[in-house]
Amino acid sequence: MNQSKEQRILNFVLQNAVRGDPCSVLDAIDKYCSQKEWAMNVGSEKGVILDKTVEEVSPSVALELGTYCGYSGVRIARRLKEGARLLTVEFNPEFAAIAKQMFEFAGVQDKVRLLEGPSQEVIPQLKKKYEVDTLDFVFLDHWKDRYAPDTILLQECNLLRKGSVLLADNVIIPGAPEFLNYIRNNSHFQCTNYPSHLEYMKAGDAMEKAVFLG
Ligand SMILES: C[C@H](C[C@H]1O[C@@H](n2cnc3c(N)ncnc32)[C@H](O)[C@@H]1O)NC(=O)c1cc(-c2ccc(F)cc2)cc(O)c1O
Ligand SMILES: [Mg+2]
Repeated sequence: MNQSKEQRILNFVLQNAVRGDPCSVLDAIDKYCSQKEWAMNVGSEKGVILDKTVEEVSPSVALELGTYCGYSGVRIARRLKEGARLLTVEFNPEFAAIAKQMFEFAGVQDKVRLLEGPSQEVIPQLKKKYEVDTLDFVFLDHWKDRYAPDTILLQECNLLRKGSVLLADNVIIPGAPEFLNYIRNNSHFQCTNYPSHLEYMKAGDAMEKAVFLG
């Protein structure tokens, strides 16, 4: 059976990056996906916006929705302070298996916990099953029409506290109009838009930051 694109990305990392060096893993993925096969990693340009937001928030508990191959999970984990942790949710078992190997190779597996399943089922389990009190940072990068319902679900599950920061990828391409409409017209959130470009392409994209005001 011929390999998947995601398996080819992982193989390129295993052969070209340095075990235990997260930056070399990110560089290898960006090199492969810009030169060989496009893939839906957040990429290096939007990745800098992600880095800056993680550094600004300095989260103790971070959640990522939509792990894919683990690129943004490695990107976030490499910036986490001692003792901080990232919970990342992926419902495609094949992608989850790739991401798990990516985290191990990058050496961030002790900071990252990959939860396999759909976000709408995992989010209600975070408090009891995964011992989460509240989330300091949430990166939304899963199905774009899940951004709004899952933001509502996070609130219903009391997982946000005053100052919790949401950062959403792809609010232009593929776009998340329902989410933007919801979050920008909600007085409980302070929003900021960060124009950028679609990963590995010239087309315009943007990220949206939303701070929960309690
Ligand atoms: C949705 C994907 C990312 C991953 O999310 C997992 N997922 C989904 N729904 C759930 C859930 N409910 N719970 C848990 N995991 C979940 C999935 O299996 C993928 O691995 N991301 C995208 O589709 C995506 C697409 C593009 C893109 C842009 C231009 C084009 F011409 C074509 C595609 C760019 C991006 O930057 C993306 O991020
Ligand atoms: Mg994305």
